[in-house]
Amino acid sequence: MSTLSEAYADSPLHLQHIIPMDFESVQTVPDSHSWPQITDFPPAVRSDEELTIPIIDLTAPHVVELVGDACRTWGMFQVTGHGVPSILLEDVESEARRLFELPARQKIKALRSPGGATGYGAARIAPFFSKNMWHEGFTIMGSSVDHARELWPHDYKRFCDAMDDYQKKMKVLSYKLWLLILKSLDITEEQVNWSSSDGALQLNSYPCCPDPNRAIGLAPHTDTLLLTILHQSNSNGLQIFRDGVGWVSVSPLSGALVVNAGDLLHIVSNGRFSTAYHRVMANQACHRVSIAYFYGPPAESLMVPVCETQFPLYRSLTVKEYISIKAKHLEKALLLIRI
Ligand SMILES: C=C1C[C@]23C[C@H]1CC[C@H]2[C@@]12CCC[C@@](C)(C(=O)O1)[C@H]2[C@@H]3C(=O)O
Ligand SMILES: O=C(O)CCC(=O)C(=O)O
Ligand SMILES: [Fe+2]
Repeated sequence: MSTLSEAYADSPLHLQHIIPMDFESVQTVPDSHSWPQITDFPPAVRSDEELTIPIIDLTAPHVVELVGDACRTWGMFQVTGHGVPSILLEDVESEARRLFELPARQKIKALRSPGGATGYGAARIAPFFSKNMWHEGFTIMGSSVDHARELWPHDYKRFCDAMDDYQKKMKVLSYKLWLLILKSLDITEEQVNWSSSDGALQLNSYPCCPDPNRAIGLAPHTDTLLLTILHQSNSNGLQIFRDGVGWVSVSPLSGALVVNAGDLLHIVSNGRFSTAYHRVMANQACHRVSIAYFYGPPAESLMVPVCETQFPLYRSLTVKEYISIKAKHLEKALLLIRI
């Protein structure tokens, strides 16, 4: 049986695409991080409905329909009534900040290895762009002890406990959301041929940027797995691309979590749900930290598009195979598996 982390190990990266810049040491945006032109739509006048992603209270009566509508039109929504204690959200965020505030030479000790999936480093999508992002991350799959020990040899427990607790809560919430999603697609749990799940936690850091118009926090991308739950705290920056409208900001809502559909959900729903194309803008005033949990089936699971009324749009393939196609082709991956 191979795990999610082994699926990523099959696509090794170069160190130049793993080691983030020492953001503390720069006062201007270097050429390596200077992007040609970052357009910030929408230029036209739009209604509030076109510019605000849906906010869904998970305890509301028609939650299945609301989730279905949001996934069809946006591929993204914010949830309240999710049951994750705010103290835990504050705790993971402050542990993440404690990590990113360490000096660069310290963080490098927990660097992701070229064939590895976990640890400190630049975003995995880095090799697809000629410029670097104003971002550093820390990826956790299961236990974070090995890497946390490299950062804090004697004081790693606080960090690990917060991450373990958060991953457990995210797993429960993801499953709850997954059941709502299945219902809204009219798919039974038996129709998808996997039962357990796998997940990853990504701590993202976007240091204050001296010239946010020339830099980008996280380049436009879609997430790979089924769904992502994001705690974005209270700083701006996240945007989603909506066809016919442009880049729409996802305003932080205190206590809410952002949920978005990933490529695997788009495949399993046979294109009925959109995978969210999103990015993060750089920010001059504050150091943005976000925590993303990626939820997916075990790496060996077979993804089969399910839809009674349409022919399959995509060929069936395992999670592992999709990850390896995406590692080579990024955005073109979905097109390459179209029937
Ligand atoms: C389980 C996942 C999901 C990953 C890869 C792996 C661990 C890190 C995740 C991210 C986090 C940052 C954006 C992204 C696009 C990236 O570069 O690394 C994500 C990616 C994906 O959704 O593809
Ligand atoms: O930091 C954010 O708001 C978004 C992060 C993100 O897109 C990701 O981790 O995949
Ligand atoms: Fe993302």
